[in-house]
Amino acid sequence: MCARNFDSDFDGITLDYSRQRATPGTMDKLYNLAEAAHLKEKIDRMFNGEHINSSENRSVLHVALRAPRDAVMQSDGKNVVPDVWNVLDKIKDFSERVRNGSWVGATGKALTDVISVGIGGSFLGPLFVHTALQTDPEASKCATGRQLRFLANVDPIDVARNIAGLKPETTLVVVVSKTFTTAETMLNARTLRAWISKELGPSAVAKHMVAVSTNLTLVEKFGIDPNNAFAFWDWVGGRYSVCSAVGVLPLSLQYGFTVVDKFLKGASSIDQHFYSAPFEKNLPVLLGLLSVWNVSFFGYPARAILPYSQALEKFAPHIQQVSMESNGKGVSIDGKPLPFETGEIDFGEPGTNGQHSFYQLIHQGRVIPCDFIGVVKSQQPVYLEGEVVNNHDELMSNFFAQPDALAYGKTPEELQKENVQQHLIPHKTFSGNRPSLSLLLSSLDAYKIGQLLAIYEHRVAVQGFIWGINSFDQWGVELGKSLATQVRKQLHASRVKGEPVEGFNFSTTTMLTKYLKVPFQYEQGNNDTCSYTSRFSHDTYGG
Ligand SMILES: O=P(O)(O)OC[C@H]1O[C@H](O)[C@H](O)[C@@H](O)[C@@H]1O
Repeated sequence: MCARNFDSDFDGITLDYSRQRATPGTMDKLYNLAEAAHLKEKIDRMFNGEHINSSENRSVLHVALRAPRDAVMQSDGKNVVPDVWNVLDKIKDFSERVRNGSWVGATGKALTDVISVGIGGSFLGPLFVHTALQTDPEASKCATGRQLRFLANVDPIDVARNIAGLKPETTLVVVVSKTFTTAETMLNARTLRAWISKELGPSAVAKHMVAVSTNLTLVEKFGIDPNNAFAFWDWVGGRYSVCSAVGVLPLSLQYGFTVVDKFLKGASSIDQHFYSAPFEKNLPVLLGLLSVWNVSFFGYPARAILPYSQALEKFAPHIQQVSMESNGKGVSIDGKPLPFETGEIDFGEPGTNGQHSFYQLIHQGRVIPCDFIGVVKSQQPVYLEGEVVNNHDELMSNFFAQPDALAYGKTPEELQKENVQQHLIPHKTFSGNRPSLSLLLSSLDAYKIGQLLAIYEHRVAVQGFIWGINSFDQWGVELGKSLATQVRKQLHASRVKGEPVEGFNFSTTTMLTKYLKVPFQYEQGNNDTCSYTSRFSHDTYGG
């Protein structure tokens, strides 16, 4: 623990991995492992647009989404960068028109509020970036008078929360879905379409709803003008799509394209670094190798992501999807059952909140490798005269202290010297030798947020490349979806035609029967979706 020279600096970011359970010899072995797993070749194949997502026969080119305008990146023999910039230019133009009031709603009013409807990769990344930008002085200034909200869950409570206090005439809805078939997103989109139509008439939809998708045919079928659709491509995985129109459109509407362009440039800086830096200095490679070390050699099943910045409160939820959907696999890329576990359970909360919650377990219970993420310059500094330190220094005192508490612990001998009562010594002992790493960012502006995102995206890819899995498909989400389709059909048949519950196991039949006993809350037996709009009164939702 605490080996010297276990740090690396790049473009305003310092990684300190001296508190990992790794020696220089370990690192050499991990570099050998990277070579044996052909890590460099796999990174090159990704950047070259080869179909490394083999189960879906697709390139994996999210790096092209933030490539400079003059870069060349090929997928299926075509340079995709001009297409990327066509969409970025279109977003810039559209978002400027909405922001400056030249694009108005059906009643001629400016659209100051945006609801982005999407789930999973069409939600978590944009939410993380939005939350991080909200308190950045430059970004927040650009967002004056505007609101951005996210509707993800199909739970009608999420609809209620999203429309509370908003009026259709000043709201723009962005429907975000790679496939444009995701059940939750499409029902939420229809629900908001009904909310707009009820108040402003069906023709208002053209002015109040736009879409982001790879499936422009379905966008048009839904009733959104194809001119108001923003494309992306099948070589962008959902959880890697925040730098496509998925994130860039809602974020540009809120903060302006200039701010979002800085975010893209930050991500691009890490892409270049990941592609060209030697492994010994390569931040995503070092992080990925150390995670493999912790998961595969120590068997640690989890990883805590602990940003000491409230602005990063949605970072862990985003990385949960990026990491767990990518690397939680049971077979190798060629379909053979894996003789080892892959992926880890990612979770986290901002410090210091987490310290007063789950850190007990990390200090004295299970060993959980921790990522401590700190920022040198606060987005919102506060200093009260007479206080020992300013508020950010208070926060950062914890950022610097926690890794040492985990690494060094406290021995019974030390406690004895402090005259701790004998019977309390076992309770107050800290074993130490608990691994963590620290990432220190010089600031937290749009550029740095882009860098942080790309570091974690590439780290996850490195882990998958070493484990020999496909980090870019997600077949594990399908079974639950198809079973839900069966349940949906049953609910419809029982509610509308009074049919009994059939074709399920005993337990599900019992639960469904119980659920169906309570009468449908509104308009039982009425299958006209438009009737739901009767719920959209301002009284009900506090508008
Ligand atoms: O963007 P969409 O096509 O609506 O997909 C939304 C989400 O759907 C599924 O749950 C996938 O597992 C996610 O990776 C994806 O992000």
